[in-house]
Amino acid sequence: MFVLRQCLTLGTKSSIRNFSATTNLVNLTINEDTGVAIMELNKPPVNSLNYELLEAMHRTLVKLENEKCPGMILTSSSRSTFSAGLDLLEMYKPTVDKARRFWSMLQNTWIKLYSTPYPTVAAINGHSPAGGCLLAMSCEHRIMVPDKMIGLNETQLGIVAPQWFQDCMRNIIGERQAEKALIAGRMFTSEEALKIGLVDELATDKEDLMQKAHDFLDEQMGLPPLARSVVKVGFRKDTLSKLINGREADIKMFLDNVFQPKVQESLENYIQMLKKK
Ligand SMILES: CCCCCCCC/C=C\C/C=C/C(=O)SCCNC(=O)CCNC(=O)[C@H](O)C(C)(C)COP(=O)(O)OP(=O)(O)OC[C@H]1O[C@@H](n2cnc3c(N)ncnc32)[C@H](O)[C@@H]1OP(=O)(O)O
Repeated sequence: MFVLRQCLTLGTKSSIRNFSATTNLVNLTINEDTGVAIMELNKPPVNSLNYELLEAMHRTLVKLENEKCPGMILTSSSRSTFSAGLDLLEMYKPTVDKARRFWSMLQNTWIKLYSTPYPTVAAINGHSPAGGCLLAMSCEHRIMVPDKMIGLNETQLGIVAPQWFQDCMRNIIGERQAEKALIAGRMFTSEEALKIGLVDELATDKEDLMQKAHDFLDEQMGLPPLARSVVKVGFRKDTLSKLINGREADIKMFLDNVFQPKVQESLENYIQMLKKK
């Protein structure tokens, strides 16, 4: 049984709900019996990842870790979209300070999500391009509803998926498939994503999606947690260390590229195209 309570301060595990009380961008629900957390992204219409949403996610992840969360499901409150990826408006004509702050928060959030000691599962209930795909790939297991799209489509936008986005994909689908997908900026249907291993399971609908996510966590939570987490972090440490030891260089790469006139032009055209749809 889910017990939901309003939380205005950083309280105890049983008092968490709408943990991001000031913004409400992340709905957090904790099952009082099992401790399983459902982190639902709630930035309509498409959960584009701006600074505020990333910061709310980061705070939630810190809290879950501090409270020894046994398992977490990442999903979305949108009916069409898991996450539309990075908020294009954060990258279009920003100030240097704003761009730096944004990228640094993206790094913080990814490092936390990718390295959780507890099991994580992405319940992908909608489209998941670019940064949305990164979030899904950062969980340990991915389950997706049919007839949606997922992938790192950056190339098609005239931008480049950063190295750690690329590494995440390579770690899941292997060198050859990742190279092909990244060069083309390919978006996969749910069914294609299952075929190449980008997602692990398909679900028939939202109810089935959540059931399958809970089944995955039940299985994982039956394993000795310390041994489980040591193996997980062992597998992920090279990818993590590359970014952790190169954070400043990665920010510099972002700043150097995002202000390029060609990149700004691509972003402008893409934003216009989305608005006209
Ligand atoms: C070594 C060189 C390295 C170079 C590095 C350079 C920098 C690279 C940096 C970062 C990598 C980038 C990562 C990203 O994540 S970029 C974002 C990519 N995202 C997308 O391509 C998705 C775009 N959106 C869509 O395709 C669709 O919106 C959808 C499929 C997700 C949902 O479709 P639908 O339900 O039909 O919704 P709408 O299209 O109608 O959109 C609603 C509304 O939302 C706005 N919107 C959509 N996506 C975004 C977004 N990512 N950011 C901001 N706003 C978004 C859309 O414009 C609509 O707005 P409205 O008209 O005002 O309502």
